[in-house]
Amino acid sequence: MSYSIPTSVRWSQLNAKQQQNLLQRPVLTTDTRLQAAVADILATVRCQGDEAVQAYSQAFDGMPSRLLTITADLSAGLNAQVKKAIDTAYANIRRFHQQQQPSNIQVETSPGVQCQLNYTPFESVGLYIPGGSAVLPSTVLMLGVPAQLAGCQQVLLATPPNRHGDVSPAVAYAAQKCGIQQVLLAGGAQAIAAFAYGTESVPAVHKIFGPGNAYVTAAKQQVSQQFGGPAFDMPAGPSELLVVADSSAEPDFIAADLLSQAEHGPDSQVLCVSPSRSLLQAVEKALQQQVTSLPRHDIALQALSQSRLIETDSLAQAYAISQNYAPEHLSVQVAPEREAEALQHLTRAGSIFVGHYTPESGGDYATGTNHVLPTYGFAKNYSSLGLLDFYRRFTVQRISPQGLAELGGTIQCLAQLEGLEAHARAVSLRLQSERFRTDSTLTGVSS
Ligand SMILES: NC(=O)c1ccc[n+]([C@@H]2O[C@H](COP(=O)([O-])OP(=O)(O)OC[C@H]3O[C@@H](n4cnc5c(N)ncnc54)[C@H](O)[C@@H]3O)[C@@H](O)[C@H]2O)c1
Ligand SMILES: N[C@H](CO)Cc1c[nH]c[nH+]1
Ligand SMILES: [Zn+2]
Repeated sequence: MSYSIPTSVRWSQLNAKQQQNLLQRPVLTTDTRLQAAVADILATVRCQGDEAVQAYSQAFDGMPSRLLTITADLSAGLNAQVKKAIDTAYANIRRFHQQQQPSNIQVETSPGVQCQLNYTPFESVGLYIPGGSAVLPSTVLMLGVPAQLAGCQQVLLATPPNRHGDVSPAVAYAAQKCGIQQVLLAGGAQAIAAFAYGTESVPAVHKIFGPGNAYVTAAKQQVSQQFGGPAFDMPAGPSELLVVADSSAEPDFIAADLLSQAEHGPDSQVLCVSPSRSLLQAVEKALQQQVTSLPRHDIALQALSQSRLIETDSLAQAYAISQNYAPEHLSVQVAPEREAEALQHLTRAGSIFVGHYTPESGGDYATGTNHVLPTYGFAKNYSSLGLLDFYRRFTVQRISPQGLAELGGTIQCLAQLEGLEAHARAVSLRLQSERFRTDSTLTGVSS
């Protein structure tokens, strides 16, 4: 089958329906057959535990799942250069996430009324590392570093087995750096089910993290909607990149970035939006030249066939399209003097890459930002992954006798307004109590 490189289309010449179609994502997790297949896998694992996880792994990945303890032997063969690259990426990701440490706050909202906001790490988390189409040790770092920094006690990793039926040495090395001790060699919805419900060998977790294909994303969404189910990070599926460019941009750089996300999977989608027709034509040509020499050109070409080059009337229109699409990755390739203004308009994206020397792959691996990002347009309502996602947040309050004497009237008034007399009495009973009289005399409250 032959796939085509996109040619540019003029946005203002399309009607509303055509514009909407142009920005449609190729794979949707709402597909009813996919949702039903995932529901079936989840229900079976819930009933049959390890046996079902093993059977699904055999069916989809050609071998039964197993739980492995991570030891230094697993990464023994890894060469020094790769270890050094993983070490550097680890250090940068750690540096950026370390600065995100939340601090508890305490506020006296009115005299004698103390309110706290406290953070505590999730005790048990499940990290999913995709493995169907590529082995991704970088994703181990993106999930493992914040879990380690937050101090989650039990961190379990799941990933499909590699070609040799094993965990890849680079994944094992990255996991070890993050202090992860166990890996479940299983992928897809069955791995998510094991995290959500627990099995004989896998403990259930409080929150599930990690990107994945449509099966993984649908499974995360379904288990989290079930009563008592775990939380999940975000819908993070097939990779996306939207480039906003003006005539100052370098077409070869843009094409290279577009291909970097197109090569992830046939369901990836990349877009370049620009008011410059000649730039778009040059990008198209550069895509044609560069794609053929890529080892994964088949995959990239499939992704390109559902990708877009869009000519706009102005940069402002390009910003509006980007805001509407809400891409996972957004690259801003405009003249340096326009960057600040562009960033004021561009707020709906998982992660933004600014400037001619900022390849998108920088954020995928080593700048320090997190590459686990919302896709499918969910950048409108979900955020990029950060350290805070690994914490549970709760509040604490304490009211002194003086505080209750002052705030009690407000509480009672609002309770009565809502017709909730028991709420009001919880205050009046205290204020009229012997204990209150004694305590307020001791603390000098005047009634
Ligand atoms: N958004 C992000 O932050 C981010 C980061 C890295 C990767 N990604 C994306 O994650 C995705 C990874 O997908 P992948 O497929 O390579 O790996 P994956 O690990 O997500 O999926 C592989 C698993 O899917 C299951 N599966 C395959 N076919 C199935 C079927 N017919 N029925 C039921 N289950 C089936 C198998 O169990 C297999 O183990 C890519 O689209 C990539 O672009 C996203
Ligand atoms: N671009 C991917 C997120 O969409 C992350 C990744 C991992 N390895 C390379 N890239
Ligand atoms: Zn990538």
